[in-house]
Amino acid sequence: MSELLTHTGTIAAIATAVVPQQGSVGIVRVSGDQALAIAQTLFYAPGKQVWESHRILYGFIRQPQTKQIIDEALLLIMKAPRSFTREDVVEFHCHGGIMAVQQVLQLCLENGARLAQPGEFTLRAFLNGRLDLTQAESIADLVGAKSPQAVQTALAGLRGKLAQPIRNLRDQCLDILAEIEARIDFEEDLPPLDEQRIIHEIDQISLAINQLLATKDKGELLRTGLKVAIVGRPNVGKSSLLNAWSQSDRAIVTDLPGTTRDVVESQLVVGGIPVQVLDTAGIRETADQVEKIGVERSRQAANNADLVLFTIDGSVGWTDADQEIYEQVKHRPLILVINKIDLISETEKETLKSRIQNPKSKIETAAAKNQGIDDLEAAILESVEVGNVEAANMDLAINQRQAAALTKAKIDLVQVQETIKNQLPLDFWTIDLRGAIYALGEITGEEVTESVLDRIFSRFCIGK
Ligand SMILES: Nc1nc2c(c(=O)[nH]1)N(C=O)[C@@H](CNc1ccc(C(=O)N[C@@H](CCC(=O)O)C(=O)O)cc1)CN2
Ligand SMILES: Nc1nc2c(ncn2[C@@H]2O[C@H](COP(=O)(O)OP(=O)(O)OP(=O)(O)O)[C@@H](O)[C@H]2O)c(=O)[nH]1
Ligand SMILES: [Mg+2]
Repeated sequence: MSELLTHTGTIAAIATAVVPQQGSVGIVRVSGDQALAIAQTLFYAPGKQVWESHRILYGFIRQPQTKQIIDEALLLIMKAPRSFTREDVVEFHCHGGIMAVQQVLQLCLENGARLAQPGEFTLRAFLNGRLDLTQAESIADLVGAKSPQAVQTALAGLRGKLAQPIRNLRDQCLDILAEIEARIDFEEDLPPLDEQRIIHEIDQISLAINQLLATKDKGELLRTGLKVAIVGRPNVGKSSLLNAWSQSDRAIVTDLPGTTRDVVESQLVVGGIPVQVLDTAGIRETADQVEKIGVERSRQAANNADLVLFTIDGSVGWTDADQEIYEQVKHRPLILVINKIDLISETEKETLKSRIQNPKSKIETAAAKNQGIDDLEAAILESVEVGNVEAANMDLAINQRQAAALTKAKIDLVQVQETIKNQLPLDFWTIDLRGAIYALGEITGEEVTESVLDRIFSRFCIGK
């Protein structure tokens, strides 16, 4: 059995972010049959407040032996099954910062709860039938979403937009299986199977599977986003480009070559896609120890990025140093950014552009004047070949785990059709059909193994 599955009892965790910045409110969440008892031990609600489900009580959290007040707080009670986990849940809504929530969590742990593992609240919601696996995965996507479109897709998943079609496909397979099994059990009493119809029905199911599979690339892009590295010689305007693009003063800009020493990151959204932009140190031979390390990091950034913005200074032209850097990055997906075009003529631009073959992967900017950013974003969307996800209907987007299971189901279904066409005995038809049914059931969690659960829920943060 899985570590997670063997664990029972009442769990507690800080449900809000625990970061150096202070939130104004911090929540400690407790779930399990001891939740109400723990609340009664720790929470003092003055006056005539009623301890009922779906009410908020006002009061004080106290150390139960000394009665020392730990925080002034609100207590939310949600009795089973009307809670996120379908168990008894209580939430202490404390003052923000880390001290109050940490002390309150500690008191919960001393009075009957144990610390929840990552994803354990959501795991319980799944085990108690409140969510299926695609919905649980959508919760993780929702929490990690880095663009409004990613949020919309995750919310659609949370509302069952993915679970529904998968369940339907599985049901259709189960119907076919029932038909076949009836023939195996009561062969004499039933008319023979219409093989052509079954082959056709399986075709339809495979078609639907293909449509779902086609949403994977966009889904992955929405979830993980793009990593884009701005790379080039010193002083070409890389940091200026980051600043113009992010409409900030994120990176230091000076007219001195070698200004940027470390990788500077900024998180943006381009056409609905989360984009992490990395401004890097200008690449050159240098004796400076610090700059040397920075240059090495630039090379790493270029190699790890999904897309390289190879930036040159249009007013200087294509130098030997540019050529040298180009040789290092040209095997990567790349856009040539000709910067400082405010300083050069049209003919000079054309000469520079002729250095790169693909017409879609070169753009002109004047970063210091905030010019060319729209073209840059259009070129990026073009390069990822999905276009604008803002405009597309992103309700449905499967992830890698779901894609793997769908692919398995598809292969099994092709095999069923082969078996039918080859006139093999009915028993053989059911073998691969059951395989497809199992694979589809794995997506929603109707069929579930400990390793799948571990993989899904261990990715959550503690408290979720
Ligand atoms: N304070 C707080 N805010 C939160 C959560 C939480 O747990 N606590 N959530 C946690 O992720 C999210 C809200 N999601 C929730 C989903 C279902 C239920 C719930 O109690 N569901 C019951 C039905 C409730 C009823 O009928 O009144 C159920 O479906 O059985 C609660 C929160 C976001 N905000
Ligand atoms: N005229 C003009 N000047 C620019 C443009 N972009 C940047 N500059 C100037 O070029 C100089 C260098 O800009 P940076 O953005 O610091 O260049 P960098 O590529 O980050 O340089 P390093 O960090 O040293 O690698 C600054 O003086 C900028 O103001 C532009 O589009 N037009
Ligand atoms: Mg710089």
